[in-house]
Amino acid sequence: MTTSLYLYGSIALSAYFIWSIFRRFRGFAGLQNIPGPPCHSILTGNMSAFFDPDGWEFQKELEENYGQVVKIYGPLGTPQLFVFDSAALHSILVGDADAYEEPPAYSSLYGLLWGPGFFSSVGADHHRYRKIAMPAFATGKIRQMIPFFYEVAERARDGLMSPFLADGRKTLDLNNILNRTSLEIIGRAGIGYSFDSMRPEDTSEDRYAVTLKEVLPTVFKMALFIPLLPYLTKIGSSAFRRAVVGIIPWKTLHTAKNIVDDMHNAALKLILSKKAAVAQGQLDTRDDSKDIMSLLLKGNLTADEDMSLSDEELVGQTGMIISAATDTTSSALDRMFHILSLHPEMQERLRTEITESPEHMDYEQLGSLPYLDAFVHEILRVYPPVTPVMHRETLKDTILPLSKPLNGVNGEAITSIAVPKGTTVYIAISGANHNRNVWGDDALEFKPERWDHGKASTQNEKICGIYGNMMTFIGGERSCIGFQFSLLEMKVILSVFLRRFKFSPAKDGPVQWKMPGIIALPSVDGKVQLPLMVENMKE
Ligand code: HEM
Repeated sequence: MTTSLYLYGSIALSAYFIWSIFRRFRGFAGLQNIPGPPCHSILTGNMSAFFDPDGWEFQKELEENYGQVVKIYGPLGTPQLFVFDSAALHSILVGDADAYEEPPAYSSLYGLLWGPGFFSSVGADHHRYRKIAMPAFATGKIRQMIPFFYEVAERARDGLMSPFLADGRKTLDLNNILNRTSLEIIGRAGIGYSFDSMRPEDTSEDRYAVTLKEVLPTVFKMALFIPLLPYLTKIGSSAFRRAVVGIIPWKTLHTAKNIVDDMHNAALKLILSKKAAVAQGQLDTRDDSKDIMSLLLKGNLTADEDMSLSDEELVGQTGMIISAATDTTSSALDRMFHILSLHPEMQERLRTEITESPEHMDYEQLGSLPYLDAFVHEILRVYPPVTPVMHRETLKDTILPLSKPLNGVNGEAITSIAVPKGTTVYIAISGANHNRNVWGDDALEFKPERWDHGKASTQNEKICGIYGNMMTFIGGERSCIGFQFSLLEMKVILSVFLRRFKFSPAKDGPVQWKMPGIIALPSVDGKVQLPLMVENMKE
């Protein structure tokens, strides 16, 4: 009797499983006519090549060989779309944005790591987070943060670089220096906190800073389980799940739990002390009242009850803002100094422009240096730091419009694509930034000269990106809220460092760019680093 129950149960489960797969694939049949590379593996599709840390070639193949929408294969050969057609991107991010959402696996992951906030929310909640935070990121507020940027950049110059250049020149790891500088800037200007990351030796004992560095490496060790998170996080209560995690004999899982607890406690402590200061009216008179979190807290106090954020939500926002700000900006800065070290003529032109300008510039002055502005634009266009995993999932069947017909596999022109519910859609940031239909035939060339007052001379098609007609900070309701902060921060660091130091390639090398996760990073001999020869021009 028991055996038959097991047998019937297994047959029913298998039938359900096969039916689910069949139903899924029948839904995706309409995508078969979209051109793309062959499926590399029945189990992993094209995912190994797509997410390979050296996957640049595969991405380039997708950008160059098929069309502006490319079909690739996900796990178990499920069709997915890699999109850089400008009309299609507009539809995904703006026009038909309600039909697309952050995949549940990633919102669950971010929710577990940081709590409720931008990256773990969708729909009305996400809209609420954005509405409360927006005023703190307004141009008028960000321009007041420029003195913080100078203060930290100069401390990096005097603490992390000059002391090592007593003999005039030395090889320094710019990745380490720029990462610590970005962290301290978001600490000071973002949350009014010092991570203590400006000491000459990397001896920061700050628990918050140490924990932040451990987050992504720990998560990537558990990457295989990310797709299961939406299901696992629904089992029992949070206390029950924590108890289960406690008894599972897996060190990485325990490390992850400790990291999450440490980040949560540090952010909560900060929020509570700031809330107390705001309530006592102290914060307005203190210098750090200009930081994003203080502004957000003050906005929160006056917000309608249904809009205001709870302490847990403020904790979530804090972690997410720090993590969104640090590695992205330092990756872009890494790329800038690497490119400048390889192109002395660009470096010299930039230095001349900077040294002819005031040592401390305000918002208008920083925006008025034409070559600095053009260089920053072109780096962010050609080498976007976040790539290639910006993705969305369709919440319902929908139609993707195209700006230019695609040649279907059957040879017929495709003018729009019927995309079934549950399809993974990649926003191909670099594909859009390198698209010849937008940037002209020299799209792949690094040419700061193409920019004039924030406009590129060769473009003839519009992209819905929030900045410079590019996709680097994407566009629409989930676009980067901190792009102005980041642009000013980068310009200040470039001007402080270039005024004093000269950068050239080090003997160690060559520097290779990898994509170990969401963000591009420089690496030498398999280690994340950017060794550059730095010369102190003042000595
Ligand atoms: C070069 C530097 C940066 C790049 C390339 C960048 C890029 C991006 C991208 C592509 C997104 C969209 C993520 C998604 O849709 O899942 C995003 C979102 C976000 N970024 Fe940035 N970012 C940068 C710097 C910053 C800085 C400095 C801050 C804060 C001070 C920041 C705060 C955020 C936040 C809070 C979001 C979430 C917005 C939302 O969901 O509504 N970012 N960023």
